[in-house]
Amino acid sequence: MFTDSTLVFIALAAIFAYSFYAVLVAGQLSLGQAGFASLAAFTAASLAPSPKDVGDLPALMIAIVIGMAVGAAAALVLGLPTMRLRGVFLAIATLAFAEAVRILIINMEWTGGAQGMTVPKVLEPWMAWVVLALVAYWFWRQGPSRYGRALEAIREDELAARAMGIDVGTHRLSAFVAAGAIAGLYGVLWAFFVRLIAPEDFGFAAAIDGLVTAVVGGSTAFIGPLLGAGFLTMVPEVQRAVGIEAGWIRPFLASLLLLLVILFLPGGLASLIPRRAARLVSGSESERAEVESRLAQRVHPAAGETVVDLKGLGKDYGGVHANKDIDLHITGGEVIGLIGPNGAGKTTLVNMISGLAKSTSGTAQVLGLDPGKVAVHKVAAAGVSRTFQHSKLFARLTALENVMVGGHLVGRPTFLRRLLWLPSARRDERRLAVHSARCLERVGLLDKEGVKASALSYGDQRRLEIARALASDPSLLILDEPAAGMNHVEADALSDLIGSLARDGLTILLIEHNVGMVMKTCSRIVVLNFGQVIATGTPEEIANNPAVVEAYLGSSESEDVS
Ligand SMILES: Nc1ncnc2c1ncn2[C@@H]1O[C@H](COP(=O)(O)OP(=O)(O)OP(=O)(O)O)[C@@H](O)[C@H]1O
Repeated sequence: MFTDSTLVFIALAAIFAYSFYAVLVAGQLSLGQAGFASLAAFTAASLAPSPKDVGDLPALMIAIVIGMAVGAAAALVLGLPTMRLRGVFLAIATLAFAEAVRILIINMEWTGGAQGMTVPKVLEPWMAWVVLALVAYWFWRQGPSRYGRALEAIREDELAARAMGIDVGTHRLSAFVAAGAIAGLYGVLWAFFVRLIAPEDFGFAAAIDGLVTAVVGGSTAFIGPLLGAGFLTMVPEVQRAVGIEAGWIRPFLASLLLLLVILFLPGGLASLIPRRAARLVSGSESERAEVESRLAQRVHPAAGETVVDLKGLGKDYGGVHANKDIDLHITGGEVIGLIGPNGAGKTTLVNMISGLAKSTSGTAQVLGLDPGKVAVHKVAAAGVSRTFQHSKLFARLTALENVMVGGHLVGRPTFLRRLLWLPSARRDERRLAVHSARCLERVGLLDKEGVKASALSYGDQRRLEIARALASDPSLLILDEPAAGMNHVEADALSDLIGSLARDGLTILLIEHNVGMVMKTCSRIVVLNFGQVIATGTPEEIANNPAVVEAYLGSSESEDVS
C-alpha cells in the first residue's frame, strides 16, 4: 500500500498543510499559499542549476533556498498591506493574490505558459520525509515557546493579546512570512518530484486541499497537518486496495470530514491526542526568590509621582459624548475607585488610559506616554496592565499558560533557542512558569494551573484575569469590574489583595459596581455621570456628596455606602 509515491505525497501534503498551520495557529485564514508555492516552484525550477552539473542533492538544496526565499519575500510583500485584514477578508485578499499569480504564470513565456515546465525528478521519499521532519520539528519547538504562546494568544483574543504587550502586527506578519517560506518549500519539492509543473497544480483546488488537510488534522497541535495529510492521502490508496476506483470519493470524504470536524471537533484530529499543557511541577523557595528578583524588576512610581494625568480628555462616538472634559491626576500607590451608573463612560475612560481607544479631545499622559499616540503593546510595556469587563481570557489555554502570556513582557524570547535545544531556553521558560505560578497563587488559583480557562467558574475567571494582568509586573493596574459575579467572601478577599498590591507600590484604578467594596478598598473615588466627572474625593466625602447620591447612589437604593 505504501508505494514510494504515496510516501512522497503524504510528506508533500503535510508540508503544504504546515504552511496553512503556520498562520492558523495565529488565527489567520490565508489562501495565498498556492500562489507562494507556484512562484517558488517556477522561479526555483528556472534558476537552480541542473542536477546533471552539480548533482541531485545540491541542485535540490539550492532550489529549496531559492524557493523558500521567493515564498517568504512574496508573503512579506503581500502581508504588509493585508495583515490588517481579518477572517474572511484576509482569505479573499490572499485568494485574489494566488489567482493573480496563476494568471501571470500562464501568460509568461519563461514559465512555459499553460503547458508548464519540465523539471528533473530528483526528490526521493527519504528527502521528502527529512524535510517534513524538519518542518514538524520547527512547529513542535515553536508551540511552547514565548513566540508560540503569543501566536496562540492572538488567535484566542487579539485585543487581550495587545493589552498583554504582544506586538500583534509583527507576530502576524512573521507567521505569514513563515507560511510563505513553507509554501515555497512545498512548491519546490512538488516541482522536483512530478517532472512537469503547470500553473493549474497551484490553483484554487490545491489551496482548498491544503487548508482542508490542515483543518482536518487540527490547527492547535503541531502534529495536526501530519495526521491530516496521512489520513487524506491514504483514502485513494485504501480505495485502490479494496478495488473502488471512484475518483469522487476522496474529495467527497474530505468535504464531509471538514464539515464534521468544524461541527464536532474544532481542534481537528490532533485534539483526540491529549495535549501536554504547560504545568509547573514544583518550585523550591530559593527558585521562587531568584525568579522574583529577576522577573519583577520594575521600579514603580513613588508616592506623589504622577502616574496618570488627564486634561480635558473627551471621547465622542458619533453624537454620543462617552467622555467629556475629564481632568484626572493619579499618583503612585493610590487606589482610585471609578464609579458611576451604567453607560457613564467608565470603560471608555480606562480604554483611553490603556491605549485601546483614542481620545477625540484633550491630552493624556500615562507613565510618561501619550496612550493615544503609541501602539497598545507599548502602553503595556510602559507598565499599564488591565482586566476586562467581559472576560477576555485565552479560552483554550490553561490557567498557567494564560498567565505566562501575561508575562510576555517580562519573559525572554525562547523560540530560536528552543530550536537549538539550548538549556538557557528551558531555564527561561521555567522561570516564567514559576513567576506565573506566583501570580496564580496570589489570587488563590494555584491549584487550577492546569485547567483550561474556559472550564473555570466565573469567579475563577475574574481572578485569572487579575493574575494574568499581574504577570507583566505593572505599575498601573486597571481592574474593570473584577468583583462581578463574586460573593461577599470572594469580594472581601479581592479587596485584601488590592490592598496588598498597593502596599507593593502598584497604583490601582478600580471600576466596580459593588460600591461597598469600592468604599472599603479605595483611597480616593472618582464619580462619572453622563461621561463627566461629577465628584472626586475620599470615600466619606463621596458618600456624603448630594450630587453623587442623586446621580448614582440614589438610583441603587440597596447599596450600603458607609
Ligand atoms: N464603541 C462604541 N461605539 C458607540 N458608542 C459607544 C461605544 N462604546 C461606548 N459607547 C457609548 O458610550 C457611553 C459610555 O459607555 P461605557 O461603556 O464607557 O460606560 P460604562 O460606564 O463603562 O458603562 P457600564 O457600567 O454599563 O459598563 C455609552 O452611552 C455607550 O453606549
